[in-house]
Amino acid sequence: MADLAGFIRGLPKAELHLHIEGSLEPEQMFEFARRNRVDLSYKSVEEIRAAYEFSRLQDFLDIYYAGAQVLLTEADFRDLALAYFRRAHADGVVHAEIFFDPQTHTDRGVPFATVADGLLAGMAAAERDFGMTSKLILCFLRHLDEDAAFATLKDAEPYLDRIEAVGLDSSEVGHPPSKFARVFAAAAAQGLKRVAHAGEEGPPAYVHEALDLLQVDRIDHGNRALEDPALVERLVASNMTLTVCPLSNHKLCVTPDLRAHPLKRMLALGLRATVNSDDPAYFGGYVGANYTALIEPIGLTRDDVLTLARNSFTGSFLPQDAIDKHLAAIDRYAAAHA
Ligand code: HPA
Ligand SMILES: [Zn+2]
Repeated sequence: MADLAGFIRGLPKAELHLHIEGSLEPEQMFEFARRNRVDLSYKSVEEIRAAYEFSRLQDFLDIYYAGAQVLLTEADFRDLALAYFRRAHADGVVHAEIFFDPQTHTDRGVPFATVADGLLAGMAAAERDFGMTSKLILCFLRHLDEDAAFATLKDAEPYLDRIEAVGLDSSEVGHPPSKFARVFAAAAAQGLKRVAHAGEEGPPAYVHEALDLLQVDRIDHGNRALEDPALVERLVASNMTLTVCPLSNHKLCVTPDLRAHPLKRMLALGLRATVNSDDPAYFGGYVGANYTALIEPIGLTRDDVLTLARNSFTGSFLPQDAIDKHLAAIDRYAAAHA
């Protein structure tokens, strides 16, 4: 098991489900609060970590949006992104497609450009310093209304050449994909790819809606799709990528016991599942930890790990020649560590 953890760490991987605001570590939260003179209700890093006990998605979201209030300047967003890339690089991530939630910031008076310019600067620094490639995915907050999503898409117009896709996150139940069908169609017309959180807490019907009404290129989470055999068949037949997040599932009680985690079942069904960290600062681990957390509970094997890493590139938005290059690097790594 220790050997497999080492194998995982060195294995080239992509991360496809990472909320950059969810990589804000408590130490950084204090640092940004200090330099921006923002009052934190927490007195210590320990007190913050102790608050990270969640029994459902909304418990987490309330704390996650409060934490994001320390992010104010372009330098904050650059430093946040660069710190994530440094940790991901140490975990063998060579490519990351990162979510950001502009409305969490614009609704506090932080301009869209401050957020986007900072994140893009962090992405450029990661390419320069670590050779990592990355793409940006703009997420709409689904608890807000369609008009707010359209206003955010409008804010993004000057950046559309540097934004790969739109996504959909925040409180799932009660906010079905259908609410955003028109704004996703507008994003598609502007050349953006589409992803959506679906089937994390919401029913399989939301996954159907994401496919039918949002025309998504990937499903984020998708766990509850397993309740609907016809949906599973559809996802397999269309080679749909699922961005699964084991430690998130555990911490948010989607899968309270990791021994019941569906990842191996997903692979056995032929689903293109990937492993990702979601909000690593809140859920207890970066992408490597999300792989290793499943070794013992569900008997994740070296072959499973190789399949998951291959899926992470096949399911990415990289051009085919780059995907082929990364798949060849995985083959070389596997041969060298046979
Ligand atoms: O796991 C998540 N689900 C929904 N919204 C989110 N925003 C950050 N993380 C999440
Ligand atoms: Zn997520």
